[in-house]
Amino acid sequence: MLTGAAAPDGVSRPTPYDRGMSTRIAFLKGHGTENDFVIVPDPENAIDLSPAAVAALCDRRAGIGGDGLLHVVRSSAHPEAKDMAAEAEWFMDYRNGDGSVAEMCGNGVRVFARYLQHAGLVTDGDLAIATRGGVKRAHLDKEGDVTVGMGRARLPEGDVTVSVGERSWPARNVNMGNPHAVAFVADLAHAGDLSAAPPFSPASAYPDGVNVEFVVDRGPRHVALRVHERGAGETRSCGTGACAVAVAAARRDGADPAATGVPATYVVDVPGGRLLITERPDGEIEMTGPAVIVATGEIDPEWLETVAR
Ligand SMILES: N[C@@H](CCC[C@H](N)C(=O)O)C(=O)O
Repeated sequence: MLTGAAAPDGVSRPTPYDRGMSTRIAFLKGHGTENDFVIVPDPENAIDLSPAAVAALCDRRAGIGGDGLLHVVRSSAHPEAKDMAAEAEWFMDYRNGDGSVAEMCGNGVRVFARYLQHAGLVTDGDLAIATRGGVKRAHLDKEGDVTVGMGRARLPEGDVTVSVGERSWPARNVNMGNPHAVAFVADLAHAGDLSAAPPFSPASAYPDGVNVEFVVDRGPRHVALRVHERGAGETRSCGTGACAVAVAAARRDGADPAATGVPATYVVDVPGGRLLITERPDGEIEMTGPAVIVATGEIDPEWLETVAR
C-alpha cells in the first residue's frame, strides 16, 4: 500500500500519493470518432486549469494525451456560463490541446453528454449543455450514439483560399460557433501533412485562426474529410468541421433546406469513423455519432502544480 513509506531513519513520511489525498483530481478519457479528450470533472470550478496545465495534460507522451480537454463545471460556478445556468446545469469549458480556448467542439459535446450519463448526473436521455457557443441539446440514443442540436451555420461572405505546398483551393467560410474553411479537393492526400495550419488568405478572414477541412466526394450526399484543427493539429475527426462540411457540400450541390423545406442529410466519413449530419428547413443542424468513455483515473496534484506554471 502506498501510504506512510518508512524512510531508513524510521520516520514515516507521506508519499506523493498521501499528499494528494485531500486534493485528488479525477480525470476520465473519452473519444468521439477518435477525436479524444481528457475530461476533468470540477463542478465548483475549483481547479486552476492554466493553458500550460491543459497543454501538459493533453501531451501524448508526458501527459494523459488528447486533442482537447473537457472541463466539466456547473454553469452557475463559471463566469462565462452563469447566464445559461437556468437552461443548462453543466458547462463544457472546452480547451484545445495546446491550451487555447475554443467556442465549441462537436465531438466534445457528445462525449460531455456521455460523461454526464456515466457519472449519473443526468437521469434522462435528453439534456442541455452550456457551451461558449450557446446551449446545445443532446439526446442519448438507445443504440449508443449521441445526437446533438448544433445550431445554425453562418456563412460569412467573401472568397477564401487555402494552400498546401504548391496547390491552393477556394474554400467556403463556415462558422459553427467556431471558424472553418472547407475546401473540396480531388484527393485527400493532396492535403499533405496537416500537423501545421495550412496558410489561408486573406488573413482578415480568420483573425483568430481557423479549422481547415479538406473534402472529397464518396457518393451522393456522402463525403470524406481530413482536418487540421486549430490548437490541435491534424485530428481523426472534428464534429463542428463535419457540420461545416455538410453545409458547404449542400450549398455546392444546390441543396438549401431553408429555401426548399426539405432537410438535407450528409454522411461524413472522418479518419476515425462516421458522422451523420442533417440540416433542417429551420436551419438547425443535427449531428449524430458515437461517444465513448474509455478510462478513469487520478491526476497527481503535485505534477499538475509543477506543469501549470
Ligand atoms: N474537435 C472539435 C473542435 C474543437 C475546437 C477547434 N479546434 C477550434 O479551435 O475551433 C469538434 O469536434 O468540433
